[in-house]
Amino acid sequence: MQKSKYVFVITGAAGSGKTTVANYLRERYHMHRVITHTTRLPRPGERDGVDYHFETSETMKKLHLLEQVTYDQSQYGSSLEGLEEGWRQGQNDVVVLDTAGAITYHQRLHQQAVIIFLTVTHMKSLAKRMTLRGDKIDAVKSRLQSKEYHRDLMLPPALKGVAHVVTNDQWENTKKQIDAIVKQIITV
Ligand SMILES: Nc1nc2c(ncn2[C@@H]2O[C@H](COP(=O)(O)OP(=O)(O)O)[C@@H](O)[C@H]2O)c(=O)[nH]1
Ligand SMILES: Nc1ncnc2c1ncn2[C@@H]1O[C@H](COP(=O)(O)OP(=O)(O)O)[C@@H](O)[C@H]1O
Repeated sequence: MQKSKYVFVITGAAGSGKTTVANYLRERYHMHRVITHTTRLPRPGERDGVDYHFETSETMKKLHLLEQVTYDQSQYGSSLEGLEEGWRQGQNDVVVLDTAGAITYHQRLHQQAVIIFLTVTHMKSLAKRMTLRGDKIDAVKSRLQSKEYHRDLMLPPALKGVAHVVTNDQWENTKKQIDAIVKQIITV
């Protein structure tokens, strides 16, 4: 029986498939999805408490966060309470973070944080996927112009040899790569 629980950290550029992989881990492996906090406005179809806890700059300041970042002019942060909620229920957690957050999780939680860095072969497909997802044109433009988007296209040096790198071109193939990582970590 597996004793300690893990947090699977899904990171990578906007549109690389982080949310898709997190939802797969939740559904296929019954992982607990950690809902993080943000000051950005909800996208069409996003729901408070499901996709994010949507905050104002004022409410964001009152939270006790494990880590916090600025990404494309909005604040994002995750709490230890969010992680413990899953672990208390005996579940492994899954959380979607930018690469700065993934580095912090690695530094603070060591092997307990399983980092998966997503990439695609053709970077142009990222903007296409964001548009197909229904993001407004201005939102896509803002993402593409942000320094964080460009930073997260590449695996950061601090995660070299640490993160599992998965190329998310073909979803069926991605699932196989994710299954192999989970199998390697989790012994039932
Ligand atoms: N460090 C950190 N990053 C987060 C957190 N929540 C979300 N993110 C990241 O913030 C970035 C922007 O997220 P989002 O606005 O949903 O845009 P998307 O990447 O286009 O889906 C993504 O890289 C997310 O993984 C958090 O609590 N901490
Ligand atoms: N392998 C794939 N091939 C084609 N589209 C994909 C693939 N993986 C994810 N998508 C789609 O791309 C869009 C962006 O994925 P998403 O998971 O929201 O990315 P992120 O959370 O990294 O911004 C979504 O519409 C999703 O359904």
